Amino acid sequence: MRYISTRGEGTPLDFTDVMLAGLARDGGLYVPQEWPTLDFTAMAGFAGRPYAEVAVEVMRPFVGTSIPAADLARMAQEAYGTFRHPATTPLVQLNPGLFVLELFHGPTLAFKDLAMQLVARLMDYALEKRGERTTIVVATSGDTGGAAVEAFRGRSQVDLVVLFPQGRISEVQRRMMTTAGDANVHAVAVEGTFDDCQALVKAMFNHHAFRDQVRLSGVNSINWARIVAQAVYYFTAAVALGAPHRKVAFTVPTGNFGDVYAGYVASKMGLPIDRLVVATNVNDILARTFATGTYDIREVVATTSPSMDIQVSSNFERLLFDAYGRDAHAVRGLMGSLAQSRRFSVSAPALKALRTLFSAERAEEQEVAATIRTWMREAEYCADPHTAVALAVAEKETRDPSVPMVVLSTAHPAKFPDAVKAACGVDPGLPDWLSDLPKREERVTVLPNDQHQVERFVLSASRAAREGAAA
Ligand SMILES: Cc1ncc(COP(=O)(O)O)c(C=O)c1O
Ligand SMILES: N[C@@H](CCOP(=O)(O)O)C(=O)O
Repeated sequence: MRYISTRGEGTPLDFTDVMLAGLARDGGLYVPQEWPTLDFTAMAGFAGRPYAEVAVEVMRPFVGTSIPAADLARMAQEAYGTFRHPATTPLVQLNPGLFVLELFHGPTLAFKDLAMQLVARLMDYALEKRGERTTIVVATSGDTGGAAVEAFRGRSQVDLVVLFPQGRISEVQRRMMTTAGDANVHAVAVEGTFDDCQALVKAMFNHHAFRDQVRLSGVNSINWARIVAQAVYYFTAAVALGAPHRKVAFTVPTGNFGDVYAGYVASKMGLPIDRLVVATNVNDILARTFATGTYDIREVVATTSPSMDIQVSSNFERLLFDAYGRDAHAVRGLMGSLAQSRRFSVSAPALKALRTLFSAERAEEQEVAATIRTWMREAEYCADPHTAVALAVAEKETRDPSVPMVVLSTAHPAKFPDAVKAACGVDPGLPDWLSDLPKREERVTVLPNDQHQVERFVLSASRAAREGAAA
């Protein structure tokens, strides 16, 4: 399997190369040259199998010969062995047609652990084999950063710098990034928004001299390995509900468009997905785009679901690439317009193509709080605010009663105790193994939203750069 950039430049690369590269050198995102498919019998055979085994089956066509199957299987076993639920991603039924897929049973209580625990092992393995080290810079609106810190802390081949927006994440999220104490992990509070942090990461990737000097890599969902690892739970959930013999729909709380795009990947592989519903909070750029065809950046608003306080949804570019018939020239035009005027218009045929599988809707803040309250009262189910955005949107969807709707639950409510308590009066305590988190010592550097200053910091944190200079 080879991968190409959505912007069309460069030669096709294999899985390990794109995993270590993160973002393509032309600024585009990597996608597979063609879509592999799983046949009906293979998918039906996932029923009842351990999560780690299904992960290997789903990922193998993408990994190709890049990593031997036995090594992939061993790393998947180790990665999902860190989860605290025997089913890894359990499904909870809320009413006859509505299910919640709990993706928060990993070490940092968010869906990011599902990909990050595996990707960290795959990257360390590949780097060790090549005798290389890398500097990972990650932008986070709260959860990716914590998951990356937990997955990469103490790893020998990697230095990790996490950029988060100062004052715009929950205390639990911040502490998960600032209290690791490992020498290879660096938490940076940027005076700006998540979009500023993500723009800094992309600017560093596009500054090729710097990129090469620190051997830059990324583990945001711009990294293809993240996406393919996230496609797995669409299969386990759908098969548990009767796929491939029947269709299943998903509602996905969305920000950077990685998670819902992973659902698209599952659908391209043959999983019978009826609909993918994009659920946004009031930062609704995607809901507006699906409604009007215009992608138009506005000021980001702070909400009770801070991890989705995003305007620039990176992975939408991957979807546009397919919607435009894999026309890299068209994608370059759209992204050029975004960079220049903060907006672009999706052509009528491309919009029509997007709407065949996707729909999108936003949830107001009061709807999110009311949804938390309602499910607590009616089912004693405590949803975090991100999950509640999706539950609120799923309620608004016109649904075929014969198709189960699965709402992705992307975080444990204990990561957002203030919002949950304000909505329903319940204080969702941290699990025992994290009960000392509020007392751990924090280590954080505050930096302005300035590429030059952030690059200087990354350079000083990067052993790859120091070793390169010494050689
Ligand atoms: C808890 C939570 N829910 C939803 C999302 C949105 O996911 P994505 O960015 O993949 O669209 C995020 C951030 O990624 C998150 O942390
Ligand atoms: N909500 C995310 C934002 C970054 O998303 P990613 O999936 O692209 O890493 C976060 O929690 O950081």
